Amino acid sequence: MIQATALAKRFGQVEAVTDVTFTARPGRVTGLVGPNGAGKSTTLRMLVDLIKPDAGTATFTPGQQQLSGGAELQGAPAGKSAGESAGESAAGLAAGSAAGSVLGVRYRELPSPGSVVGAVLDVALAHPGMSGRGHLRTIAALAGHPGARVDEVIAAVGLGAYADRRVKGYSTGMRQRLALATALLGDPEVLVLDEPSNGLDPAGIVWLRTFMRDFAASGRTVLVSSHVLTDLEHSVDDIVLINHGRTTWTGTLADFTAHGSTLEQAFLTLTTAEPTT
Ligand SMILES: Nc1ncnc2c1ncn2[C@@H]1O[C@H](COP(=O)(O)OP(=O)(O)OP(=O)(O)O)[C@@H](O)[C@H]1O
Repeated sequence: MIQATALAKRFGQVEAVTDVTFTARPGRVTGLVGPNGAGKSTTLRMLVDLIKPDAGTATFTPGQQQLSGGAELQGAPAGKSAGESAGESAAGLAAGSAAGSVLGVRYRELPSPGSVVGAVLDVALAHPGMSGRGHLRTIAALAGHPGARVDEVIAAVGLGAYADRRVKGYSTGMRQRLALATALLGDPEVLVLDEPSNGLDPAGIVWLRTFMRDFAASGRTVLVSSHVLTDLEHSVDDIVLINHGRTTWTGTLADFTAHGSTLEQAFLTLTTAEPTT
């Protein structure tokens, strides 16, 4: 689970994010939508500590196996799924367990962040002279992931035909797939994707949609931003709407589209309406 609470970030005179609060749940694909400059990318970067928030917190609730030292969760609510009953920070573990609650962990406090959260926030930054496979092998070795993961992620993102080509010859869509493969190396429970359909052809977009749905269907969490609303219409369960740096609407896709005859119409209606959250 991802929990963002009252996140805020200012760049000089620009208030990029003023108050963003939402939850992205396991087993669901959550779409982060909003007009250009609304604060989506800044929010996603704050989740994974690429940008330090001025205020607020962002936490992840990892699965039990991801906790340091295999610590047993005591007092987690009964009858919850693995994702729902997941972990706490080392410090929060004892306190949270005593209280019978489940606490999230900030990205930097995760024992093995890459095994909990995979993030694609830009197309792959890889050495142009290296092959996709070479890039993945290097990252896997640096991060301590098993070498066998490289072939698995190449297959998972459909990069097989290009894996041994130099990255400098990759199209944008191939780079997107390489970035996703890199994020998957740690076999994460959570995927954070910023505009992942950029550069993908129609077949690639359908493939990405299926990939996200399958990832969520396995009980994991997907948070995806996009301004291409028609892409999200067939891939997300929940919507988080950000406007002028604030969350102005959160809920299910069905409830969101009830605000208009189409997703686009609902978006236009809600981005000009007064905030409801
Ligand atoms: N490093 C930065 N320095 C200064 N201003 C920034 C920086 N990063 C973002 N901003 C500003 O913060 C605001 C939010 O930007 P952000 O990229 O988060 O929006 P976005 O919703 O992702 O937009 P888009 O849909 O156009 O990608 C914008 O006004 C942007 O110009």
